[in-house]
Amino acid sequence: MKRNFPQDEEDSFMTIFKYYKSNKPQPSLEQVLQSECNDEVSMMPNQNTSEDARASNLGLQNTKTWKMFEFKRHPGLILIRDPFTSSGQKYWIRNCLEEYPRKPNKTNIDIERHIEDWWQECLEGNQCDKKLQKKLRWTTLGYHHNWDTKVYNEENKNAFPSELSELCDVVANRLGYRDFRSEAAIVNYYHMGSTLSAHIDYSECDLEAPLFSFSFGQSAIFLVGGHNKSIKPSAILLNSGDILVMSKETRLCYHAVPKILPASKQPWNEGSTSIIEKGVNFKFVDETELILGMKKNIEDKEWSKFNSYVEESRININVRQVLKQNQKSLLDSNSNT
Ligand SMILES: O=C(O)CCC(=O)C(=O)O
Ligand SMILES: [Fe+2]
Repeated sequence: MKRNFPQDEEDSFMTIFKYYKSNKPQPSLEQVLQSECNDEVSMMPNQNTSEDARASNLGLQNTKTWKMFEFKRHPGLILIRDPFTSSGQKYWIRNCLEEYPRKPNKTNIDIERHIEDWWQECLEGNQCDKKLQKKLRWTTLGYHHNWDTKVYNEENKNAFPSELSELCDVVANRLGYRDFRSEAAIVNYYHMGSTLSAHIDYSECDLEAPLFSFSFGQSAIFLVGGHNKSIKPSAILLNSGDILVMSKETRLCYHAVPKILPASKQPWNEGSTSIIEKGVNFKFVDETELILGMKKNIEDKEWSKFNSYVEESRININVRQVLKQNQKSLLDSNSNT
């Protein structure tokens, strides 16, 4: 049954959010942008692109073959449709579960209890602790996002994962951003029924730098609107492996996740495997460590536990540059310029 959107000029964003969040009745997906064959998007050209030799070892397909789209209604909003290989998706899913929630990184569970290694703790004993698994909602990396004040602090940061810096550097370079620096990330963990309400990410000093958002596991309806909530948002379906880039005008637009949807495919289990090459020049990551991490998944011995998690959940990695180009730290006087 088709429903019409109620007309609410005050907060169109909230109206659409509630529409897609609803379970009874279920929303129609008719207006959700799901395929590239529509006149709302323009395909970005691939010519004049040179191949990035780092891609394969990072679980990405050849950078020359990526399918990239820009949304006409949202200048600077770019979608790269699943540029990962299946072993690449497994590698990043595994990092989000096994590596990133580990101390000294911060998680939402910290206020309740100290857990040194959340993934290990979930697997202690004979049975997987599903309750503890579902408790994890976010992990922060690099400069830790302060959920109360929304202000980053020089004292509240840890090392940013070098492989994630490298991944973002490849994506940024592919889009022509040569100086992007990965300095803060939120990893969001969603289960069926989880939502993320409308917000703008404005805490970073450099708001000209793009924001990179990677989705894995189950799918999501992503809403993106304008600089205030009276602007009606567009709904986009994000699937496992998709990279959404919020840049230019769209960097400071309201966005939200009203619904998690069951994935129609499992691209992390189907498709090509990364070919591992030795002797590639990396900017941030140690080649031996990266190769070891990638090989673990190709050998496939321990994958089933991670697979059970992503069969029921969605993971989103949201990476930002915090400092301005000429700024060395938050204490640097250039922070006010
Ligand atoms: O889950 C997503 O796709 C968006 C997450 C987000 O907007 C955020 O972490 O700021
Ligand atoms: Fe956000």
